[in-house]
Amino acid sequence: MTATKGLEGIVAAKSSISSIIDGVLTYQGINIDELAEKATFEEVAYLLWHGKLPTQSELDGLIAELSEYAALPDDVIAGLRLYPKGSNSMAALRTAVSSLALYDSEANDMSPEANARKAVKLQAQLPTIVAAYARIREGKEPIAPKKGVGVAHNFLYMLTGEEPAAVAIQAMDRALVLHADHELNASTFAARVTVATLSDIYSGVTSAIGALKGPLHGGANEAVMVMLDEIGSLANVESYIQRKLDNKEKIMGFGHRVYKNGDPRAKHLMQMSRQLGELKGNMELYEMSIKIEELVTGQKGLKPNVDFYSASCYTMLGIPRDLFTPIFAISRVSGWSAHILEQYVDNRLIRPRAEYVGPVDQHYVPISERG
Ligand SMILES: CC(=O)SCCNC(=O)CCNC(=O)[C@H](O)C(C)(C)COP(=O)(O)OP(=O)(O)OC[C@H]1O[C@@H](n2cnc3c(N)ncnc32)[C@H](O)[C@@H]1OP(=O)(O)O
Ligand SMILES: O=C([O-])CC(=O)C(=O)O
Repeated sequence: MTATKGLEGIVAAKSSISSIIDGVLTYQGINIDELAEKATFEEVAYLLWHGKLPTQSELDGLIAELSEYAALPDDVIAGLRLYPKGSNSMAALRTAVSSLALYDSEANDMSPEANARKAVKLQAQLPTIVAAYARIREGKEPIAPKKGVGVAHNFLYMLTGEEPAAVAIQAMDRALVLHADHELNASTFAARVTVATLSDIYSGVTSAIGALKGPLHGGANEAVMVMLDEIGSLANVESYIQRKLDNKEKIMGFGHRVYKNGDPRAKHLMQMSRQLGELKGNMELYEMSIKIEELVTGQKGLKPNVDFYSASCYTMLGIPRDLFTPIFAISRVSGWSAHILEQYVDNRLIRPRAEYVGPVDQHYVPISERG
């Protein structure tokens, strides 16, 4: 038995939700470029869960259901108020999502109907948690969700308490579309491993949030913004990046396990970054990002991934950098839950083997004789 480090190239599940074939990403066979241009996030969530785009009445039904479930149980809000000041926002999200199960009377109902409903509930409640926690930690009151609007609109509204500009809603919605699913990425795999024991959907999504938090995965978008803040201005880009490359440090937001010729989502976020810069009349973050790409791609051949340009986009939307990864989760919960439902339909425990490389033929040594 020989282990493949990081399971690179191992095909570990059959799935009909999204595919990456020859560098092309599709959701249910529809190219991400088409979805990014034409679809709303709610249409995409429906597509991932049901395998087809919704009719108008199905879409209206989903938006109504999301509205119905978006408010949080009072005890979950009370819990958010108790978290220590300065808690990591992904740790807070992970804890709050885990606690949702305690207040859902059907949390352990494993019928397909209950599981499908819980997918919608989680999709509805994650944005409310992220926005509520962001306000509570600043000493502000959470804002109740708005009825009848999409996830992007509602999230921006609950975060700021103000009616968001159409352009901000559109940019956020597109970002959500682009992040919704991605085949067997680490957090989705974590979700599938968890529920393959026939554990509940809340456990699966809690595992996934834990996996997304890391800087090699979803946490990279926040790390990109930390880097942009450290660089500070266009004039400093070259020396900063060169120093990192010379020290063989990783540049966050670059490289990908599957895409070796570029992540198809990055170009959309790059365009959004440029447009948001033009709208704000401040192109510095966009220009810094372009310069970083030139240097990193030029010297290392590494291309930006989905996390790279999303950092400048979210900043230009006025979002604090430690909410970037929670926003990724707000979108990806659609994909996680679709994969969880798919796993339940044709389940088998996921339990690979390890290649043992430890000592052999050892014996128990009494504690008094141990050196
Ligand atoms: C939503 C997402 O999860 S997208 C990914 C988000 N993560 C990041 O942006 C973090 C930065 N990128 C990385 O760490 C990696 O590219 C990963 C984790 C995304 C993919 O990693 P892997 O396929 O395991 O590649 P691995 O980390 O083994 O790197 C292979 C080589 O490329 C180098 N490399 C990979 N990414 C980078 C990078 N961002 N900057 C500099 N060098 C890099 C590695 O140092 C390694 O070089 P070596 O062979 O000389 O040691
Ligand atoms: O697929 C991956 O390994 C990471 C990624 O891009 C994602 O989850 O969107």
